[in-house]
Amino acid sequence: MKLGVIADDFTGASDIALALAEGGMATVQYGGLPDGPADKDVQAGVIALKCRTILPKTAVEQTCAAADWLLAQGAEQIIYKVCSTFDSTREGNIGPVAQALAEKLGETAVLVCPAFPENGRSVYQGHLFVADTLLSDSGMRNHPLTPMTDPDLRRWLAHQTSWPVAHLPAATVFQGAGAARAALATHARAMVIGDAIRDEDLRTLGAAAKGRRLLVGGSGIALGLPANWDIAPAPIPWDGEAGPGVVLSGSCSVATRGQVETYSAKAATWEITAEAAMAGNIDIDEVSEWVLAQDTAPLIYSSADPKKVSAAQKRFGREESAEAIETLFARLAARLAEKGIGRIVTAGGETSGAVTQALGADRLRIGPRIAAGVPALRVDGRPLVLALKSGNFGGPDFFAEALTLLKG
Ligand SMILES: Nc1ncnc2c1ncn2[C@@H]1O[C@H](COP(=O)(O)OP(=O)(O)O)[C@@H](O)[C@H]1O
Ligand SMILES: O=C(O)[C@@H](O)C(=O)COP(=O)(O)O
Repeated sequence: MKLGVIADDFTGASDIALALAEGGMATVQYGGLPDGPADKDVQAGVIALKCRTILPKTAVEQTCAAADWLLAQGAEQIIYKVCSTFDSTREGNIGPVAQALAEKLGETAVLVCPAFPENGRSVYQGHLFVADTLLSDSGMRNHPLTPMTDPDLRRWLAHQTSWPVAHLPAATVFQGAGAARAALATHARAMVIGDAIRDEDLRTLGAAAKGRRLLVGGSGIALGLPANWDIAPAPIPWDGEAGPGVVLSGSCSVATRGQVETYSAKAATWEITAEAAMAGNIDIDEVSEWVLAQDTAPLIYSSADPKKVSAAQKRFGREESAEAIETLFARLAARLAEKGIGRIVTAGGETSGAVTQALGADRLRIGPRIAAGVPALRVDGRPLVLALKSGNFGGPDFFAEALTLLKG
């Protein structure tokens, strides 16, 4: 293994795994810490954790254990993959984890860059933009778990780490990899927010990071890395799965709610409310039978607008309502897989984590892209294929597109 990635959620893991696979690296996504060694042919190992919103201390323990495993497989460089919208709270978990990993790996300048231009995320003057708005003016200000209210990454990260936070400005990045490398080398101990507004800038940062032990970023940070090992882009082979499909959507993002609306015109739907999930009176057998009775892959969703989400959170608690809904999706997915569902599309990072864990999908082979940042995935050795869609990714018709591509 050359490159080791620790992703703070499962959709994020498949997002960066796609970038690396498209870059030509033999890439495998692991669901949690693997219990044995990696296959010899794996060049990039991506460990998906579900540690974005857990206690910082637990996130540090889990990521350090993941780093130990990746290093033991020979990884020369570690990436901590975070969300391209920098999803975190004032307490973490990006800062605490990045600091712990830097101290473990002996890194002095940790390049931090969540930019993902293809999906509209750019970093300029240390500020994160979503398309043409500042992060704090985007739908991310209403995120159920990590509302993002400050677009200045330097200020936000400084709340989360005792390390100094520095800035690698666009003016330097535009001068090329040599200038960016030299700028990084001036720091004896810093988290360095890198500006990047185009893929080209991310390739420059990737080249500048050659030989560094730790990087923190979105999937864009991976664009320039395969070339550091002289690996060139290659097509990704894919055999799909013809079995029945289902869409499980727990994301409340603007993009996902649009996708739910579009797909509702094409297939049967079942809404899970926070009230029903908390009351615990949803019968998994009944919902599974209903899914299997449909001719077109149906959609089960809890995706709701910010008003509904905030009312549920006030009534039941933020973590409690999230946990109840995630658990329901997880139990449902496990039951459906038992009953022969072959294609599962999930929307939402936390939701995808809960579902993938319940499916026991601990090794995923990376297929071709369905949309920017979302690959088709095959559960290794099983007749089951998945798409784990980040809340904000994909066009309006993503669900239908994903189900079609997963078929092969
Ligand atoms: N109707 C709802 N009310 C309250 N919380 C919800 C509702 N629907 C989903 N959630 C929770 O919101 C969180 C959404 O996060 P996630 O699945 O990561 O989506 P995203 O990718 O958009 O961040 C999950 O924990 C989910 O269980
Ligand atoms: O970087 C990204 O935006 C994604 O890979 C990602 O991590 C998204 O997380 P969710 O929105 O929670 O799915």
